[in-house]
Amino acid sequence: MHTTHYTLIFIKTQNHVLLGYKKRGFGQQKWNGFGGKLEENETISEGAIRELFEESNLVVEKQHLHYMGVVTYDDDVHRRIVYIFSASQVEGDLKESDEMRPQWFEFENIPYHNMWPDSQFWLPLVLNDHHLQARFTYNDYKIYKYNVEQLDVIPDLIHVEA
Ligand SMILES: Nc1nc2c([nH]c(=O)n2[C@H]2C[C@H](O)[C@@H](COP(=O)(O)OP(=O)(O)OP(=O)(O)O)O2)c(=O)[nH]1
Repeated sequence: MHTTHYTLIFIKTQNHVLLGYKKRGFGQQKWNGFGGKLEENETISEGAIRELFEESNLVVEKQHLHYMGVVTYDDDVHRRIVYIFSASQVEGDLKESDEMRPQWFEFENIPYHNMWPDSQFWLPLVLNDHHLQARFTYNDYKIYKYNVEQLDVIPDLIHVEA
């Protein structure tokens, strides 16, 4: 099976989260965190920082990046491994990009109906600062089976990259 690695970051305050409306490409017309494919010459954290900047113009420093866990998506031919981050301290001016239109949402008003259908099962954990590990199998754009686990310990990435 072909495997691709992605990053996905959620910028948050105590009760608001920044999402982007994807204007083109994969997942278009959906709200999601900021992220994309990992490039060959970068670490996972570097990829998360780069994608956030490219899509929102915000800058997050590595020490303010929290690695929250991993979500794996399988379909018939493809495995996508998505490394999930959160951050509360960012710099720079938020800007719309060619790819994403950013908007802040209250935790109470997250547009789950207009996001990837798996988000509702694990994004609440991230917003509440819980670490997680999840796996979804998609069939014809619908969730066929899934498992979401809250982790009590910080998962491994930080140690690998330290
Ligand atoms: N919630 C959720 N997020 C997903 C799913 N699949 C998936 O790729 N993502 C995330 C991971 C990435 O952050 C983002 C997709 O990245 P992308 O295709 O825009 O990557 P990219 O910016 O490198 O793309 P490109 O330049 O090659 O067009 O969406 C999913 O099923 N659910």
